[in-house]
Amino acid sequence: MTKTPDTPAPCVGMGETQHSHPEELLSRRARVAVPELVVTCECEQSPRGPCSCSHRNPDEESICSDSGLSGSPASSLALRKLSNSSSSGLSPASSFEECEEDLLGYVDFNVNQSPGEALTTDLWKKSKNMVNWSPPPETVKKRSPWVQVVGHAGNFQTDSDGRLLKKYCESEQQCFLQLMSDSLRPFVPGYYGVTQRDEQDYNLMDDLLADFDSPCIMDCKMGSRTYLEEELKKARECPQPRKDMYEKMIAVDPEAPTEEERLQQAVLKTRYMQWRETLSSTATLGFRIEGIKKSDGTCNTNFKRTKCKDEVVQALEDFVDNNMLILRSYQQRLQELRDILEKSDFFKAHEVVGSSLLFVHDVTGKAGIWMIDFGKTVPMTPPLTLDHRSPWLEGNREDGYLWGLDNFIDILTTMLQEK
Ligand SMILES: Nc1ncnc2c1ncn2[C@@H]1O[C@H](COP(=O)(O)OP(=O)(O)OP(=O)(O)O)[C@@H](O)[C@H]1O
Ligand SMILES: O=P(O)(O)O[C@@H]1[C@H](O)[C@H](O)[C@@H](OP(=O)(O)O)[C@H](OP(=O)(O)O)[C@H]1O
Repeated sequence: MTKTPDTPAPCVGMGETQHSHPEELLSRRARVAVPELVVTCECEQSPRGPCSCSHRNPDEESICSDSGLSGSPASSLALRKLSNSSSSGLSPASSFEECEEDLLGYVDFNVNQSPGEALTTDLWKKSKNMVNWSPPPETVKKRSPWVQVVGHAGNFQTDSDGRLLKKYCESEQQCFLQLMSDSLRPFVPGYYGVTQRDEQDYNLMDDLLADFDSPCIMDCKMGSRTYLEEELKKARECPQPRKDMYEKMIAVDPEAPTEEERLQQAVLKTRYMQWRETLSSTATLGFRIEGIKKSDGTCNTNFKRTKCKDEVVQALEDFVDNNMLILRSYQQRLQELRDILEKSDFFKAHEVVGSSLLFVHDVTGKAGIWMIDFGKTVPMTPPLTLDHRSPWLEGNREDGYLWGLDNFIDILTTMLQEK
């Protein structure tokens, strides 16, 4: 996919892949095909692969990005076609409506497994005793297909169980494991360990969209810095200018590269990330809108230049469709999040970079906000902690997360007062 700026694109909906691995059957909570239960499975988790934070081909583009496709309501049709047209990787099976065999041939399996519970042999035994249990029909809910708003293409898979598989990244796994017993637990997706599909390891987590009906989704990247101090160090020690980032840069602003970068037709990643920060509201407000997907299927990731407060306000108004009740829910949820963050042991002890807040609401008025993407969230060396508000000076590892959250809450509060 080639990105072209200034054009909204449809998000990609994604169904589940085939469930052929025994260990995967064990790691999924609910619907397991009855005939497959005769298989004597090992229930060990898959071997941990190397951290796949750098799994992405630099030339791969984001899913719902400024790809040049139309952002009109008709794009939801394109979205459906995309889902339907694929085989295992992009099957439409995440929608119950479209996968009747899931309803008929599957029974609820590890129904008692809770987020963070280890996938042990005991659990397998417990589960074996439950194979004859069938969910009452009224518990089966229709779900909208999962959609990815921004982020690395090809990073995610879904299962029919309201869960998401994200390509395995060790640091993200470590965060999830700690978050499951932190006060932040209500603000992150439930985590269920590592699973394997087609020889690829994945972190298994809740799909936060599962309980929404045609949700509106917004991804906001939090913090005043989007790259790790470690990345800066590496860039100095071993500079690796990137052509793909040069291309992305000139697509937005042909004047942005320096003379040297122009000659090389390449830029360092940290330079590109810094440029993105100052072009958007990251540097001035401590957060930026990455993408918005509306309930009509339209998706916009053209926020690279959304920088000043007024522009952010305009995008937020559009996102909530001027619904002040939704806006109020979001403001309250952010205030709750701030209260918890200020007390969280996990948060104090981690540099949180490149993490997003996922805003989700639907026509019923339900609204939620969760923290996602912990691929670049790294522990501080004890006893060092962060306050997440102090300005960043190289070496202090401050990320500006709470500063950004303060600004976000202030903006929502002002919007509510002015209505
Ligand atoms: N638990 C979740 N439930 C529902 N949707 C999710 C969840 N996690 C991620 N997403 C969707 O996937 C998108 C990308 O998520 P995430 O930021 O974790 O991916 P990434 O590839 O690591 O992104 P980045 O490019 O910022 O590193 C989000 O914008 C959101 O649309
Ligand atoms: O939004 P853009 O302009 O497309 O830029 C990408 C974005 O900043 C991602 O957060 C980053 O991944 P990480 O956060 O994981 O570093 C990615 O780096 P990458 O190409 O090295 O994956 C960038 O290309």
